[in-house]
Amino acid sequence: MASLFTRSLRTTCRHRSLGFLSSSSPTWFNYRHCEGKFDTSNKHEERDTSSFKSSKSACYSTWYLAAAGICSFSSAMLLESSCSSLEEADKESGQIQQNDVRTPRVVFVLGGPGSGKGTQCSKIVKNYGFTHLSAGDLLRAEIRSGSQYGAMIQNTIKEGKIVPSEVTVKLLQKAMKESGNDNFLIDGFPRNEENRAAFETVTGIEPEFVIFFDCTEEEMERRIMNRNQGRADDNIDTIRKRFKVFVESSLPVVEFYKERGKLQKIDATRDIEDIFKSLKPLFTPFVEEDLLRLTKELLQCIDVGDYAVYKRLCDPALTAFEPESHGHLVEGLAFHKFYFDIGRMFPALSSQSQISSPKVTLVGDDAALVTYTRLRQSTTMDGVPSVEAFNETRVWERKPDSGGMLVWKNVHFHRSKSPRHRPYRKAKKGKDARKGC
Ligand SMILES: Nc1ncnc2c1ncn2[C@@H]1O[C@H](COP(=O)(O)OP(=O)(O)O)[C@@H](O)[C@H]1O
Ligand SMILES: Nc1ccn([C@H]2C[C@H](O)[C@@H](COP(=O)(O)OP(=O)(O)O)O2)c(=O)n1
Repeated sequence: MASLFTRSLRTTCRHRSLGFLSSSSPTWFNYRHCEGKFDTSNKHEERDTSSFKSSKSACYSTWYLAAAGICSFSSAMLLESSCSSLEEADKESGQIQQNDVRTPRVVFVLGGPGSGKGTQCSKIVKNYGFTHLSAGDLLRAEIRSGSQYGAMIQNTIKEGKIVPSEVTVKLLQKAMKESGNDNFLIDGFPRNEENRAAFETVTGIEPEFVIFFDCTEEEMERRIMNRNQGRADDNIDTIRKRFKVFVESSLPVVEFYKERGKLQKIDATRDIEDIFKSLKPLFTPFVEEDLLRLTKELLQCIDVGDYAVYKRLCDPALTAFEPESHGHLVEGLAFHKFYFDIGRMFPALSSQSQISSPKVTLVGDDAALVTYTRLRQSTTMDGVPSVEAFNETRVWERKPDSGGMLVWKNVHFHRSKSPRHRPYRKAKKGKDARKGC
C-alpha cells in the first residue's frame, strides 16, 4: 500500500486521459450500483466511454471497467427504470442489456416438485451470494398482486400445468433487473422447451450449468405432503398431475442440457446437508473468480486513488506487513489512507497494476488466500516510466455486512520489496544500478 507514496495513486492526468473517469468516477460507480438512477441520456458519459474504448489503452480500460465492476450486468440492468408490475414489464420486454465486460451468471435448478430445489437454493444464496429466483414464487406473487394475468396463472397452476413462457420470462426478467445482482439461481425454470427457448431468445443468456435434483416420486410426494405451506397445488390430485407434466415436459429439458454437457445431476434422495456438500464444488470456481476480480478491483482502486472503494473492500481491522512498515505489523486503515490523501497532492503521477501468476487457495468456506506478483507501471515526478514487481499475499475473509449479507473483505496482506526498473533511463553506476532489474 505504501508505495502509493511514490506512485501517487489516481491522477488528474489519468482522469483526463480516461475521460469519464473524472474525479467523480467513484460516485458514478456507486450511483449505478446503489441507486440505479443513472441518467442514460448523459452524453458526456456516452461519448467518453466510446472514445475510451477506442483508445490505445483499450485493453487496460476494459480491465479497469471489469475490475471496478463499472460495466457489470447489474449496472446495465439498473440503467433501465424498474417497473412495478408485469403490465409495465410488458412495455420493456427484451431490454435486459448485457454489457460486454461481465455477463451475468445464471444457474438453472431443475427437479420434480418437492425434490428440494428451494431448500438447497436458500443454502446456495447464503453461501455464494446468488440471487434466488423461483419461477413458482414469482407466479404466486403475481397472482397475489391482482394483476390481469392472476386468474390465468392460478388456474394453470391448479391444473398442474405450465404457465405460458411469455408471462414467466417477463417476471424473471423484471426480478433480475430489480435484484442489483448479476449471479442468479433460477429455480423451477425452464420447465419445458418453450420456457427454455423463450428465455434464451429474450435475454440472450445461457446458463453456466444446470443442476438437476434427481428424486423418486414416492419421496417427492412424501415431502410435499409434509410441506405445509398452504399451497393450493400441494394436494394429492394436483401433485400427480405435476409429476406427469414433469416427466413429459421437464425431463426433455434436462436431457437437452445433458447432451450439451451442462447438466449436474444430484442424488436428491439424501439428507439436506449431504446434498449441499455435493453442490459446493460446483460453486467453488465462481468463488475463485470473484476473489481474483475483487483483488484486481482493489489494486485498481489503489492505482487510481479511490479510497471509498478501498474502504469497501478492506476490513477496518486490516493488518499488513509491507516494506514501508519496516517489519512492523500495521493495523487498521489509517496507515494506508495516508497514502491516498497525499496522492491528491501529486496529480501529475499515474500508475497501473497487473497481476501475474495468481493463485487462489480457499481455506474452508469463509477464508481464502490470493497470491500473485503485482507488476506496477508508474511515472516518477520527472516523468520517467518505472516498473515494480511485488509479491503479494492477500487474505480474504467472508463476513456479514451491515445488512447481514456475507461479503468478502481483505483482512490481511503481505507485500515484498520490489527492485525498481526504469526502462527508458540509462543505468547509473553504483547503488541505483544494482537496484534495477
Ligand atoms: N433432502 C431432503 N430431505 C428431506 N426433506 C427435504 C429435503 N429437501 C427438502 N425437504 C423438504 O421437502 C419439502 C419440499 O422441499 P422444497 O425445497 O420446497 O422442494 P421444491 O422447491 O423442489 O418443490 C420441504 O418441506 C422441505 O423442507
Ligand atoms: N417455469 C415454471 C415454474 C412453475 N410454474 C407453475 C407450475 C408449477 O406446478 C407451479 C409451482 O412450481 P414451483 O416450482 O413453485 O413448485 P414445485 O417445484 O412444483 O413444487 O408453478 C410454471 O408454470 N412455470
